[in-house]
Amino acid sequence: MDNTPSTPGKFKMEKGSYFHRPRWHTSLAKLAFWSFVFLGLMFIFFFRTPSIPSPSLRTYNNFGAAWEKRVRSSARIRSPNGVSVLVTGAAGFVGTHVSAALKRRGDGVLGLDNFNDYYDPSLKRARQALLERTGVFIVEGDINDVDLLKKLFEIVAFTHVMHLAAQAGVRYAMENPGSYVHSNIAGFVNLLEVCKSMNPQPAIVWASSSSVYGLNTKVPFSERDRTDQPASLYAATKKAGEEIAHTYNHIYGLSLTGLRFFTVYGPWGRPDMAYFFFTRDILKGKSIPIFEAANHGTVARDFTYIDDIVRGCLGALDTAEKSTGSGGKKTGPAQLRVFNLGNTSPVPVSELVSILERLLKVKAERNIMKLPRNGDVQFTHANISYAQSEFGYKPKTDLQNGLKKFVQWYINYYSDGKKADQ
Ligand SMILES: O=C(O)[C@H]1O[C@H](OP(=O)(O)OP(=O)(O)OC[C@H]2O[C@@H](n3ccc(=O)[nH]c3=O)[C@H](O)[C@@H]2O)[C@H](O)[C@@H](O)[C@@H]1O
Repeated sequence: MDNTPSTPGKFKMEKGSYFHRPRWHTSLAKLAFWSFVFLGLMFIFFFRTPSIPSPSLRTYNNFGAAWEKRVRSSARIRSPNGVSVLVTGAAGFVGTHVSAALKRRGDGVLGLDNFNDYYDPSLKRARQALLERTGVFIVEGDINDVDLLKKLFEIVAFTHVMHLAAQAGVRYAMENPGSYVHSNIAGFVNLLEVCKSMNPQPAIVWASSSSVYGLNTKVPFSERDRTDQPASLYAATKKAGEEIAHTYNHIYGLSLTGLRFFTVYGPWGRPDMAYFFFTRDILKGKSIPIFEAANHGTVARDFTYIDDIVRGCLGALDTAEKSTGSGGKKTGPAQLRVFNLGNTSPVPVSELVSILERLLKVKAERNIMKLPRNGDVQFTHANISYAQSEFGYKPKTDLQNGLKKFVQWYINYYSDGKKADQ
C-alpha cells in the first residue's frame, strides 16, 4: 500500500544518505572490503550455533502446511454458540487479554501481530507464550499485508474481527508520525478492504481512543460530543479511523463498532504508559516527571482497569450485528456504533503516584513540570451510559485495586532479573 516497511515500530523515515556515501579510491580497497564481507558471512553461516526455539514459540513459515494447521486449530470454535474471531494486535496489552478471554469461553481465536519494537518486544513474546498455553496462535504479520489477510480469511471464515492492532501512545506521534499513518490509517483501510470483499463479511469491533475528545472542556465526555479538535496526531488518526469506519459501513454494509478506550492499565500493560514507567522509575529511585496544567491545574485521567475493558470488548462483540454486504456489495443498512469504555471516575496523576508509593513502599522523587504541548490533554472523563444500556457495561475496579494487581504482576514478572526498560 505504501513504501514504509510492514513493521514500523521505532522505524523513522530516513533522509537520503546520498551525500554520505564513501568514495572508492582504488579497486584494491574495494576487493579487500568485499573479501572481508564474504569471509564474515561465511563465518556466520558455518559457525553460528543454531538457536533452537522452544516448541511453543517456534516460528512457522507463513503459508506452510504446519502453519495452516495451527491457524485452523486456533480458530476452531469449541462452544455451541461460539464465534470465530481474528484478533489483530493479539500480542499487545489489550489484545492478549481479549484473546485469552474469548478462548476461555470457547470461541475460535486467531491472533495477528507484527511484534514491532515500539516497546520491548520481549514483553510481547512473553504475552505470546501466555496465549500459546491457552491454545491461541499468533500469526506474525502486518495488517498492511493484503495477501496474508486474504490467506487467513481463505483458511477461516471469521465471523468477527477484533481489531486492536495500532500505533499507540500520544506523545510518540511527534517523534514518528509516519508509524501512526501506517498502522492506524493505511493498515485500518487495508483490513477493511479485505473484510468488505469477504463472503460473508465479518462484523468488526475496533479500538478507537478517548483522545478523540481532544481539547473538549465539557465533562463527562459523551459519544454525542464533538470530536474535531484532537490534540495529537495519534488522536487525529483515531478520529480518522472513525470516519473511515463510517465510509465502509455506508458503502459496503460492514458492521462496525468503535471503542473509545480511556487510559487502560493493568498486568501485562504497556511500558510506554505513565503508571508503568513510574513504577519502574520509583523502584529505581529515579525522579518521575509529573505534569501539571497552567496555574497548578490538575491533570487527571479516567484510568480504566483491563478486566473492565475486556468485559466491554466482549459485550460489544456479542451485540455486534452481522454485516449486510457480501463480496463487496451492500445489500442493506448495517450497524455503526461507537462507545466510551472508561471508568467514570478520573484520578489526578499526583494521586496515581501516591497510590504507587503506598503499594511499592517507596517514596517517589517527584519532578513537577508544566504539561508539555506534545499531545497530552488536561483531563479525560467518560460518560458510559450508552455502553451500559447496550451491553450492561459496568466497570468494577477502582485505581487503588487495579494498581495493586498491576504492582503484584510487575514485581513477579521482573523478579528474575528481566530489565524493565522500554
Ligand atoms: O485513553 C486513551 O485514549 C489513551 O490512553 C493512553 O494515553 P494517556 O492517557 O496519555 O496515558 P499515559 O501516557 O499513561 O499518561 C497518563 C497520565 O500521566 C501523565 N504523564 C505522562 C507522562 C509523564 O511523563 N508524566 C505525566 O504526568 C499524562 O499527562 C496523563 O495525564 C494511551 O497511551 C493511549 O494509547 C490511549 O489511546
